[in-house]
Amino acid sequence: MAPQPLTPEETEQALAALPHWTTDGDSVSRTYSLAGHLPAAAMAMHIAAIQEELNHHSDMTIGYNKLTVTVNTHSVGGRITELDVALARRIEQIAAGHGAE
Ligand SMILES: C[C@H](O)[C@H](O)[C@H]1CNC2=NC(N)=NC(=O)C2=N1
Repeated sequence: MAPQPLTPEETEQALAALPHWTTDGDSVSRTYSLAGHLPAAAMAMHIAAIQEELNHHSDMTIGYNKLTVTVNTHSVGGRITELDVALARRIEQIAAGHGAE
């Protein structure tokens, strides 16, 4: 069953527990700073594995040492759902291990 889009209030409540994650209303996003380019690429690969496990995929952008993750739920027309929040939580759980700030 398709997940229901979160209300703005539900989104804000979810983000309150996700430091530095932001929303533009239609997606949630976080930019991490890593120690360098390869650490950024390594974290992106780790996130990709989590996304395959969850079958839920973000758009990732790698700069020199920056990794930006932006996600919403395609199956409900590009809105924010609990699936996006769940992915953000999983990414936050691995960030410290990558030295991401
Ligand atoms: C067919 C496949 O299961 C679907 O396209 C999955 C894959 N990954 C996904 N990722 C995101 N962000 N939203 C989706 O609705 C979604 N659906």
